[in-house]
Amino acid sequence: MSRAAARVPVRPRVTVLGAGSWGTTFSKVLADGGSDVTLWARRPELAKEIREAKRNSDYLPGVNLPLAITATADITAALKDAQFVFVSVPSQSLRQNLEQIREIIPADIPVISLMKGVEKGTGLRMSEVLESVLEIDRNRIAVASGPNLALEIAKEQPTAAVVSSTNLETAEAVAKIATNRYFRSFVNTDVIGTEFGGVLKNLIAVAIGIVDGVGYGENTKASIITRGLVEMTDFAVAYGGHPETLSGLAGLGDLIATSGSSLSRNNTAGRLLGQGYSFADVVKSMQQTAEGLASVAPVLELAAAKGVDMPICRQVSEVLAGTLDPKDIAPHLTTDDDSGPQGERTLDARQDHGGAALRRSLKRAFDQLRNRGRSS
Ligand SMILES: NC(=O)c1ccc[n+]([C@@H]2O[C@H](COP(=O)([O-])OP(=O)(O)OC[C@H]3O[C@@H](n4cnc5c(N)ncnc54)[C@H](O)[C@@H]3O)[C@@H](O)[C@H]2O)c1
Ligand SMILES: O=P(O)(O)OC[C@H](O)CO
Repeated sequence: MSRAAARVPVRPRVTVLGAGSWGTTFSKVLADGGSDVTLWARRPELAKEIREAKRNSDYLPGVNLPLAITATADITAALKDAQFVFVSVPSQSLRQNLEQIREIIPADIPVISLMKGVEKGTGLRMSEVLESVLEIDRNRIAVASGPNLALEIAKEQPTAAVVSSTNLETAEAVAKIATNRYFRSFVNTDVIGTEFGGVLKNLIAVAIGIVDGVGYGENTKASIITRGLVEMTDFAVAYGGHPETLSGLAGLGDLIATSGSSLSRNNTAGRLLGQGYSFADVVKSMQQTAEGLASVAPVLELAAAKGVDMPICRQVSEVLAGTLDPKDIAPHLTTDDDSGPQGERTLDARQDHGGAALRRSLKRAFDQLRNRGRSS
């Protein structure tokens, strides 16, 4: 996409697929930013409520939606004439949803993932599923992530996000339309770090919920958040993400929001587990998508493939499997293994290791030059 193509139409026509809490809230963000939005809902009665009453009372009670949003349950009609397509369905159903639209999605327009999960079975990130099923150039794909609890944004509380694409112009075009008086989108080109930040913070938020449900206090939670960020960063860096992305909105920012809020479905699911409910009971009681529950297994498989140790995520999976008592989770969470005291590896330490490595290689080069000078 050329620089000129990054310019966006004055009143873009945008389609959002998925009328759950996030798809509906993001439609409001886009409409309040000046777009005309068509929202696709699976259920015709929900599409009718959004279209006629400008409400989505199941997912966003008490929120009035802008007039610039319309809705339909007809996916072909929803995609007709779209200039941008945003996708916000549960991660595990993305492939099946995309298969319906592969032939009808307009060519050459940006496609943006709003989702925070990894596909079970393939371990693919959502942008990778978009790329492989739709068979589109990755420069057309973007992801949006950050500390974005839907209901707070729907109530117009000031919030920031990050839009990432391998193509900066695509990210900029998307960020431009996803910005309004209460929502600000920044950009980056680290899609891997941005997506994994959103996936991994869900797992850490489940852990926080578990210890909350058990009745542990702030020290435990702060320990998990801090060690959790190290796990998130190790994992993302092993897959090619940039450590600084994990210190930003899509990493630390989202981790704080999700771990601290009772609005978070991942945090809520964890709390129920910590209170002694079984995984099956928790899944049954959740009305909305808690992505962390489905992402634990593929994340641990990906971690094992790169030799990344993720003690917090591993223990979340043991609680889900019923093989670890939730009250036993915290002592393990704060130790990486039982081989004795270890240095606290933080992001700064990682950066310092980078600096130390650079200093060592400069010294080596300098020594070689000096020794060569002596031997001649
Ligand atoms: N809710 C938030 O605060 C929030 C914020 C940022 C990102 N996200 C991410 O957005 C994505 C969507 O989350 P959400 O909160 O809108 O979820 P949700 O459960 O509120 O809504 C999911 C929507 O997808 C639709 N859907 C389409 N195909 C489906 C299928 N086969 N099975 C089930 N549902 C199907 C549902 O009908 C529903 O409208 C998730 O990946 C989530 O992590 C959510
Ligand atoms: O409700 P959760 O746990 O899915 O979290 C929602 C968003 O991802 C927060 O940024």
